[in-house]
Amino acid sequence: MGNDGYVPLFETKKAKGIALYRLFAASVFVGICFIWAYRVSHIPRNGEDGRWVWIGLFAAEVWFGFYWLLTQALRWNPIYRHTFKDRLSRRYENKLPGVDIFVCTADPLIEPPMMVINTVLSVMAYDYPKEKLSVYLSDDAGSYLTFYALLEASEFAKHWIPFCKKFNVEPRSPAAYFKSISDSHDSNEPKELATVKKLYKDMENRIGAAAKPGCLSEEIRPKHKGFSQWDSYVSQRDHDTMLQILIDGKDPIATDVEGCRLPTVVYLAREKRPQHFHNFKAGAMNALIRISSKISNGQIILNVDCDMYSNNSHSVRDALCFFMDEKKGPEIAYVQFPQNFDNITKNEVYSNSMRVINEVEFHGLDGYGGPLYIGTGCFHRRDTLCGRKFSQGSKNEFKIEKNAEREETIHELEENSKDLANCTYEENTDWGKEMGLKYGCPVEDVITGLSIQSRGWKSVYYNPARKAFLGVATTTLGQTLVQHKRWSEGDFQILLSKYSPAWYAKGKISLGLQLGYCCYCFWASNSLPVLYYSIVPSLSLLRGISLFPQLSTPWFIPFAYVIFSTYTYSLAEFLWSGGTVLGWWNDQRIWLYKRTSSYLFAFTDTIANSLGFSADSGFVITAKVSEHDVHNRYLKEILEFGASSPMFTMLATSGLVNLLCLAGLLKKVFIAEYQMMVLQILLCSLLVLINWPLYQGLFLRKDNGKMPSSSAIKSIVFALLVPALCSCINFVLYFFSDFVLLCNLIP
Ligand SMILES: O=c1ccn([C@@H]2O[C@H](COP(=O)(O)OP(=O)(O)O[C@H]3O[C@H](CO)[C@@H](O)[C@H](O)[C@H]3O)[C@@H](O)[C@H]2O)c(=O)[nH]1
Ligand SMILES: [Mn+2]
Repeated sequence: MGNDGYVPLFETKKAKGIALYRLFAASVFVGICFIWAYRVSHIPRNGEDGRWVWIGLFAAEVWFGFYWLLTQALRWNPIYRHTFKDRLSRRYENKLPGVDIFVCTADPLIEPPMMVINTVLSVMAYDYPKEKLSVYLSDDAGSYLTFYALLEASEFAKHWIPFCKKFNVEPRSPAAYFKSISDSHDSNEPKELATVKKLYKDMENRIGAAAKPGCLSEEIRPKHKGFSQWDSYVSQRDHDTMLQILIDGKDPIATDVEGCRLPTVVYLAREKRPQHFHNFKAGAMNALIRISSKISNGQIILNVDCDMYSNNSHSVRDALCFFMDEKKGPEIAYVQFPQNFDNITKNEVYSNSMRVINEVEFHGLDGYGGPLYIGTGCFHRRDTLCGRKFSQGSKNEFKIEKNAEREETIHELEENSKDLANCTYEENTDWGKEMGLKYGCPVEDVITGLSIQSRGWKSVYYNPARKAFLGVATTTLGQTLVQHKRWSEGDFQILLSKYSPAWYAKGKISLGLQLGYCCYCFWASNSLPVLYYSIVPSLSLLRGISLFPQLSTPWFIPFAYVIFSTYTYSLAEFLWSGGTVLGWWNDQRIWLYKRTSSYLFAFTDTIANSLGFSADSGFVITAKVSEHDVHNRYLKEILEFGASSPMFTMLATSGLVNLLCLAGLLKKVFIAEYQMMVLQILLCSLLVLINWPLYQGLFLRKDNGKMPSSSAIKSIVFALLVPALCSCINFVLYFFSDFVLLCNLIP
């Protein structure tokens, strides 16, 4: 307690051992400088073998050094948070603010309604006064099936919520909970559990049956008047606004089976017309912000993706500990929880757990003013999301929601609110620009968060031991690469946009945070140097051009030190974040693959776009379910190639080039000069080693997940062409430098 009697609702701790880390980082930097010095002082002279290759390598190394420096911002000053929920209860239990929860879904085939309602049920069952909780489901597909599932869920909730309360259930997604207890065969299973399980099963069967074609008209239509809204429905892309309040939390007779109040539940499918662009998730979120302001107007907004169920029933209270803290609360705009997943395999073959980002990097960002907004698992103040600027000295004003009677009937309220979700509503307004989520960027969340922070607000990263949200991670290589293409492209666009963290944010957020943002915004630009580094030294090896210092010279030391120390550190960091050694090795592979395909395509597309060659990539929704055999291979951690893709061709070509180079080298290895090129041989061998599963996919596997033959053939042809092409380029360069030489000789 401070002198003024202030007892905080949360505390912030600095990481231990940070001085040691900084010392280590400084030593690595010295090593990097020596590498640069070596490159500059040893450039082959004009006309000498490998001059251009050398200069290219130097450029790549300058980039790596620069990027490494950037990533130090994420590690320099990490902090950790802890909340005091008991204090919150004691002080504010009767004054807690209204919380509106937004769940977004976009396609009933990719995002099955059962999964969506499990997420909805998990957030309906939060340990929070139900009359202050409202859950909104935005359905961008406008699917009657999703609506029907939500209708069923709001009935099932009447049993599920009291059950959760009585038995302190965790997690509160029914599917996840039943799965978690299915392993423990408890003979004294309470009879309530059996009942609620049966209710769930029955509901699942009914929803399954409703998916059959023609069902809307006959069987389920009479169940709710809301289905009449589908009479004018044309397609996913062409329909009226459909809005239905399924449970009105203000209605005193809307209670569960124990007679306790229920949270408000609302279904929304905003209007869609082919001639109006719908702005993907950002458009959905903005419609939700407006609709909810009419219905419940909670001061805090939580948004989750439809696959991100709540895994911790106390998260709302955790978030409020930050917002409601008397001293530091007023400057906090949003509280971001990490994005965790419940389908990660032991050695995460697609490196899809985002381990290091969650456990290391975001804590680092938090130390400099707060994490990025990553689009899910994030609590916002409603007014900052709507564009309010931060003003020094403002106090927390959480209105206590009075249970005022509504003047309109529910039906009137629905009809009067629908306009807010129409296509034309935003015309000539600030929505999508200064209000709500920003439009026009594949990672609308990151750019929105950045602009909030640039208006003076702080954000908080909270990573409790019991994970707050669990979602579905990608389960094939293709999905992973496509998702990362969207992310890296979006982040790169932000870098080049008006809101660039490099200039727009200057002076508005701390330098550390600016650099932190840049780490992600520069993802895409890593592609060229990595591609260069993963091909050119191997090709040069084949031609006998030495590019690294020999073992016997002192210049070898900085190379060895930087390589050894950074990789050891990265392994340690990965293990410390809870990963396995094999997981780290897989992470290195995906690191390489993302850079030489996703990031490369994101980079070229963004550049093409900004030059006016439109290559609009849209939003490819990430799959949340997979076929049986694909899923089995995922569980066995076998790389899934499947459908052909230019990204695979790219990866296979680069993998094959290395294989060819290594094979070519083996023939010559007894020649003494090659034995000097230790580092180059090491690089090439490591590349071949890490590509092993790719070669298997190309040549050895027979299952459906192997490399598709079209990608395989293309990559083999390209791989054979690359060395030939290089010889041509080399010839031209020789010719060019001889020509320059000649010109210099002529007086
Ligand atoms: O037109 C659209 C497209 C998507 N979504 C929803 O947006 C969410 C995220 O889409 P998903 O396909 O799961 O993408 P991910 O790559 O998993 O999403 C990550 O990256 C996105 C930005 O690219 C963020 O918005 C997400 O919160 C973040 O989880 C899902 O709930 C979708 O239903 C919509 O509501 N409307
Ligand atoms: Mn997702």
